[in-house]
Amino acid sequence: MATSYIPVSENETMPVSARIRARLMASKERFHANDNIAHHIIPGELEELLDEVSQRMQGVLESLVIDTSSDHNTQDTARRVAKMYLQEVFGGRYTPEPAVTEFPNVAHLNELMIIGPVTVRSACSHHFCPIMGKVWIGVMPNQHSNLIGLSKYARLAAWVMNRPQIQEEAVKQLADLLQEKMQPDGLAVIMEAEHFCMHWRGVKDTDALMVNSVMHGSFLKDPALRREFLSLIKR
Ligand SMILES: Nc1nc2c(ncn2[C@@H]2O[C@H](COP(=O)(O)OP(=O)(O)OP(=O)(O)O)[C@@H](O)[C@H]2O)c(=O)[nH]1
Repeated sequence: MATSYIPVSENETMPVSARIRARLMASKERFHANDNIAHHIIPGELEELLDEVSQRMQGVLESLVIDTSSDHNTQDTARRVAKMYLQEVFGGRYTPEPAVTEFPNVAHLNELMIIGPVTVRSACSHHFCPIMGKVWIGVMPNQHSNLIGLSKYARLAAWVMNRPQIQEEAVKQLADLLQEKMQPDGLAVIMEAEHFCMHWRGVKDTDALMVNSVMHGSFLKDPALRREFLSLIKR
């Protein structure tokens, strides 16, 4: 949903990022790295943002003292990186939530469903290094829960993960989104991932993984359900 007003503090001469930021600030909305800001972007502005990020990225390459005019390998790097951030790896900040068809639970299913492993890719907010991992989702529906198509778990996970993230917050965001959509009795999300900020740089530990989970409702209250879920996922 695009915003229908232009705040007084915003004008055409401002860079597009400043205009979007002015709208976010006027609406007192958070715009952290892992927040979605699509509803404050007016049609056409993403193209303008691509030009702006390309220019700024070109400045970064120049500050890194790379001769992008004679180095054939880096001539288009600034635009490639800008495109990669805005349209791919951080696309979950700038695009609206994917359409998710919801079906009523006509058969009143109330048995454990498990989806996974769903492959997820993200990047850490601290160094913008890749996070590569897997997610498992457990759902305990009730007769009032909405059911969603299988592929939609992966689409929603990608939408949340395609932002600069920390794993703990990414899992919570995904769990909250699924909880809101499905209103199940219980919901469990487990993520296991490797962090390239630890592999490629820094401590250069090649084996460490991070595993974390969020449990809601019956997964919290019922140890037998939690055990069943944990025993059925093949990590
Ligand atoms: N809790 C958490 N930490 C993360 C995640 N991804 C990366 N990190 C860590 O974030 C920390 C950032 O630490 P800083 O001390 O600010 O940065 P740094 O000096 O580059 O630290 P080193 O990585 O130890 O070299 C590092 O310890 C990363 O391993 C994540 O998803 N969750």
